[in-house]
Amino acid sequence: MKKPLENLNHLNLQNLKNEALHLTENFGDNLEILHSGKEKASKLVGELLQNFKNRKNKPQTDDDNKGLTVPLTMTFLGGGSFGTAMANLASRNGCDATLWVRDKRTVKAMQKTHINKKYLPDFKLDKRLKFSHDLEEAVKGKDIIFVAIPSSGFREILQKIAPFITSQVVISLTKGKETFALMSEIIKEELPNVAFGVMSGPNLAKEIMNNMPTATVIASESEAVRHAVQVALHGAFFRVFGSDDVVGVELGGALKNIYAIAMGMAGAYEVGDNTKAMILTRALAEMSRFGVHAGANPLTFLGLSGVGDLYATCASPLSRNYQVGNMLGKGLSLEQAVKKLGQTAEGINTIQQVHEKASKDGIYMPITHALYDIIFNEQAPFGVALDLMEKGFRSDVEFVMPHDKVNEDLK
Ligand SMILES: NC(=O)C1=CN([C@@H]2O[C@H](COP(=O)(O)OP(=O)(O)OC[C@H]3O[C@@H](n4cnc5c(N)ncnc54)[C@H](OP(=O)(O)O)[C@@H]3O)[C@@H](O)[C@H]2O)C=CC1
Ligand SMILES: O=C(CO)COP(=O)(O)O
Repeated sequence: MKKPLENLNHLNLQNLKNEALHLTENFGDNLEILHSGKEKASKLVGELLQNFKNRKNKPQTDDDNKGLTVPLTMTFLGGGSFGTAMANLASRNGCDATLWVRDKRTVKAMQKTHINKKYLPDFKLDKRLKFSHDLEEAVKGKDIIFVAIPSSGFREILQKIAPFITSQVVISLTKGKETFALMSEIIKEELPNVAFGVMSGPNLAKEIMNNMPTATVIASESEAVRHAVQVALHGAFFRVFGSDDVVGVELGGALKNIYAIAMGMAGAYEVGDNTKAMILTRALAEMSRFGVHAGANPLTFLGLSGVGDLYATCASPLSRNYQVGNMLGKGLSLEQAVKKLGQTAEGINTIQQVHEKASKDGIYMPITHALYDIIFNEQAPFGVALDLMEKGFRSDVEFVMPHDKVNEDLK
């Protein structure tokens, strides 16, 4: 049987080469402008130009491939905006990438047009990217399986792929929560023998498709898994950082959706920048508090999967969670907002899960409870916001000074 990730050490060259070809073909002139005279131009861009500038417009020959071994093989489950964006990135990086989509007609259309008409209609996908609706064919014998299915269908898809899993690594790209379970916990329950990881960060799909630089975090207890994902996805526009705090990274991605809804709502009420900063910072306090309760390291929330993703999602009208919050703030009902969005907004479900868990375990999550009251108990936002402001004296960063130390001498 093939060992997992056996061709990993050979991929860097393949990866670099394909990235460089793509860059020089599509952005050659801009890269040269960026490179020339700019000390800050990245080392990678410099190396790529050095190695490949003479190859511009030169067709690939068999000689070019000498000494290179087969690329990593991988499948992305879920043909929404994120699964498509990540599959496209991997394919551009030279990986043998397949996008699995449940709808046969969509697959046929994508094979023909290389466009994901429903979720990313404005983008032509890499011509080497493969498409499949056959789960067995898509999963069998691959090195890595990335799962970009919304949390509501996550367990079900793992159950479906279980018969085809041998030595594949499984990576969750999903930023949500099932009832009382994180995606990593579902992987452990459904596929107890696989090596796995979770990936999360400020990764708005449309920005990635537009080659706007960003970064993400791959979290796994396995160094080989972290390295494999870095090799597969790391490129000139997408840096992949590593972490071994799986729970912390995963919770950063799931919890920030709650606060993106809050910020969308705040945007509808045209609150000031001080207010936005306060919401964002207290959101981070809630996230890290909830994370620590679940066994995460609070410092993880200072990283890309914490404050990075929180900022991106709370500040961007591209975020579907922000959009839902904004529509709610403008007076639409939840049903109307979700229908109008027509895509996944994980935060709605996450608010309910976290509200329930925090109430049960006594975790102080005032913003989450406030949102729950507004959305599910139909309480007036203004009154709820006033209540939030009257929560009494508390410590700013409880990991520096615990809350029970506030005004301790006066007690
Ligand atoms: N979009 C983004 O910018 C980012 C999203 N994420 C996360 O990635 C996950 C997926 O989001 P995203 O791609 O944006 O979602 P979308 O709403 O864009 O698409 C969801 C996709 O999943 C498919 N799907 C839904 N349920 C099932 C199921 N039970 N079985 C098989 N396929 C299913 C849908 O198929 P169909 O069209 O047939 O309904 C669709 O292809 C979410 O957890 C999200 O939080 C993470 C980072 C960035
Ligand atoms: O997670 C995301 C960006 O990192 C995408 O957020 P939305 O699901 O709110 O669009």
